[in-house]
Amino acid sequence: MSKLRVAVLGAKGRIGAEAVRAVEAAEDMELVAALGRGDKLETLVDAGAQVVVELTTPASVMGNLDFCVRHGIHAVVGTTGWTDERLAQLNTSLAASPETGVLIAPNFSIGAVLTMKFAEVAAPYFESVEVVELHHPNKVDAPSGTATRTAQLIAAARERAGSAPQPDATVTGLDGARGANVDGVPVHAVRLRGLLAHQEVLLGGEGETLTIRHDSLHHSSFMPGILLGVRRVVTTPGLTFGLEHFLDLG
Ligand SMILES: NC(=O)c1ccc[n+]([C@@H]2O[C@H](COP(=O)([O-])OP(=O)(O)OC[C@H]3O[C@@H](n4cnc5c(N)ncnc54)[C@H](O)[C@@H]3O)[C@@H](O)[C@H]2O)c1
Ligand SMILES: O=C(O)C1=N[C@H](C(=O)O)CCC1
Repeated sequence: MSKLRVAVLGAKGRIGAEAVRAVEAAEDMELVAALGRGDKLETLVDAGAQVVVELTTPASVMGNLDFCVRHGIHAVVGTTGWTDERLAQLNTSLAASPETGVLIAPNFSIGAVLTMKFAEVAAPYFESVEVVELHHPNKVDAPSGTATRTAQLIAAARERAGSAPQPDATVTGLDGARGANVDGVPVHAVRLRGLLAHQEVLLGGEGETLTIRHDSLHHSSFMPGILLGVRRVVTTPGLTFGLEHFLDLG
């Protein structure tokens, strides 16, 4: 069977460099390009890339995906910074290239995907839910894409269940002390040397709390998810948001 022809964008970055090694080590894949900032995107076409793994920056990702979709190259995207407007723009590009697939995963690690699922299930059963994400201090965006998605899933689950608004008597204090408000869920971002990527979902009810915590200790934690995404995206046209859809978690 022929190997999947894969390229990595952001190949010199923290996760991109790990992805280059993972693709090289995968028996069913061939690394055909490893591009960094300033390299020509036409190289992807010349190299015959079937799938691009996009691990750059929120400022670069839209331009890169526009190129890939216009050239019918599937994409597996880990880069953060997704808004409804950006997703709508990407869907418009995909409508003109209906056989192309794009997977955007806020987090490729199985533990983080399960954290999001568990939080979504638990959220309606507790009065209070807050998200704390903790990352290395070189991260450019806050809150993390994972925390934003987690809060959105929690908020949607609570809305579906008809949950009451969360109790919070705060009327005075410093700006930012209660975190960012994502669909009514407070999200707190810690940046600390020594950390990589961590998240806690804190749930509280009468006389009890539940804490769901996940820790990515090395960038290798994201690689099985990226490789799964590469294998699945070639037969999944259109936009898929979240690795859970390729894990059959719903
Ligand atoms: N989804 C996940 O599981 C996951 C996991 C880790 C990181 N991330 C995300 O991936 C992104 C990268 O994270 P990082 O820690 O590796 O950052 P990084 O700064 O170490 O790497 C980004 C790399 O992209 C390069 N780059 C920028 N613009 C480019 C362009 N137009 N073309 C090619 N390369 C370009 C930069 O020069 C840099 O080398 C961030 O958005 C981060 O949040 C996602
Ligand atoms: O290191 C990062 O940057 C990470 N970004 C993603 C996010 O913002 O959720 C995933 C975890 C690591």
